[in-house]
Amino acid sequence: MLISFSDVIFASIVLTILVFFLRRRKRTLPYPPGPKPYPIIGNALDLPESHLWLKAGEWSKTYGDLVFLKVFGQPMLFINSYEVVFELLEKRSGIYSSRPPFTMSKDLRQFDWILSFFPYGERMRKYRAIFHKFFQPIVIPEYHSVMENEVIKMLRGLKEDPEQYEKHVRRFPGAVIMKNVYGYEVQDEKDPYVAMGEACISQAFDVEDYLFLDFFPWMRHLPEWFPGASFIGEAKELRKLSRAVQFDAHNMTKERMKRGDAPECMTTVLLEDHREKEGDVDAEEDLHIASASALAYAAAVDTTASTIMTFILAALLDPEIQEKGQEELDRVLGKGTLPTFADRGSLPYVQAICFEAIRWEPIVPIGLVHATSADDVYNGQFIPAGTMVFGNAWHILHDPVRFPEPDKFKPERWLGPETENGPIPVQKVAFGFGRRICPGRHWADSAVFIAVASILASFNIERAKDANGVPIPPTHNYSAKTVRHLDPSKCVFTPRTSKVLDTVR
Ligand code: HEM
Repeated sequence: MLISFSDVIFASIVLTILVFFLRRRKRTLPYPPGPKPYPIIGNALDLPESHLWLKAGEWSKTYGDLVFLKVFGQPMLFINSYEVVFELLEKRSGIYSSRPPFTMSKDLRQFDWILSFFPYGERMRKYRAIFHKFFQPIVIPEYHSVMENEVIKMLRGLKEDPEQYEKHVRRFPGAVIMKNVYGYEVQDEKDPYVAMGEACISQAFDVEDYLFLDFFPWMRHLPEWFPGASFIGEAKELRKLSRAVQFDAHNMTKERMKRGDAPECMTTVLLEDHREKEGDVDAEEDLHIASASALAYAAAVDTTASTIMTFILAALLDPEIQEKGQEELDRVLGKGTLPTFADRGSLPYVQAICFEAIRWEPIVPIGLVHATSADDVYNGQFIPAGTMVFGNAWHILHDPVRFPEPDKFKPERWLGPETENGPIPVQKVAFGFGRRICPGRHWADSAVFIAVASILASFNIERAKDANGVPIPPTHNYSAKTVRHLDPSKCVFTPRTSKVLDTVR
């Protein structure tokens, strides 16, 4: 039977009317509750200048687990409980796994090669598959020996130059990941590649301050001289950094491959695998390999180092934490013996310190914003396509029911038997959710463990004293960014035994 042109027109009209009514019916459902919007600007005045996670937590007292805002027409959803995060970001991850436009980071600063900013789709899946290949749990033990070696260099730095402890802590994940990804040996704590990786993360993920560009994307076309548009010129400056992070170390590894002295690493394996299968690596594939590798090194340094810094802060605030950790290490290994990954299962208290460091001051407190790729209905409430979705990790990890006295650093909370209302594993919250969960979490988990266990085994961490001999209070000051940074404190690292001194010499 032939279908006539008029049949097609008729069917299209019927379909359009049907879709219109279906969407209208959905739209008659209410949005989730939230502060009352004003005409045109919506909830623009409700958004805080910083610490979005604290404000979202405050809203939850009035509006509940789901809080909905509209800012200049842009829907925003804040999720404040694990149960709802699980229901939406995990179980309905087919809808909740895209990203907003990230106009500043992607279009203006040109960090458009960073997987974290990709919308849900083919390219995202390709890059996540690369990450899975190199950072899934069964692969991580291959990196353990590099971690154990590099941690000794960190301990040496802490012994010789304790005042600059932050540098030595930051060098550690930088050195491990540079070896894993590029086969490159980081020389000292001033290594230019590590510095670039850190700068990349702090600039690329400076997301919250520029959300307004996602509300008004046309603003990216403003001329630099336009009043208030200096961000356009500043963004252009950062494009050089973006390209350098993406390609410098990658090209260095390729040069070494040509010379025949490149150690096996993520970059060499990816390039050689592709050559074997396809015969050659074209420019497009080279770009994918460079981009995935560069993000691995940029994403690992700051996040992991800041978590280790958090542990040091906790040890300074409460000496009992390190005493208990050291008691366990001395009992299991003998005083002055450095731990290895083989000891991990016998060190539950040290492991609990690591979990608590990740929970107490989450480094990415409100995750990286997701976006819905289709309309959805939850509990009779309408959540439109294109909504920015924030999983409030900070609030979930400070729920006083699951984490009594949530502001206290209490490793013991991880040692009790599992109960229905007990702590939710940090791995399920602090590293994001669903199909966008952090693919580097197993690597980070290992790096944090070996660093914390080795520092505890080697040093007593104490507050430095001022000129009058009075201990200086630690600095409990985190930057209020998407990826947070902790300022260093004035402290001293005193070696616990001469045996440790011998090991790190
Ligand atoms: C303590 C250390 C770390 C923390 C707290 C952390 C946290 C996070 C969070 C919260 C996200 C956003 C997830 C979401 O959108 O739901 C994320 C994404 C990501 N992380 Fe991590 N991360 C850490 C270490 C690492 C490491 C070591 C790597 C690489 C080896 C890495 C690579 C990535 C990548 C590639 C993404 C983007 C995933 C995507 O958008 O699909 N992270 N991380």
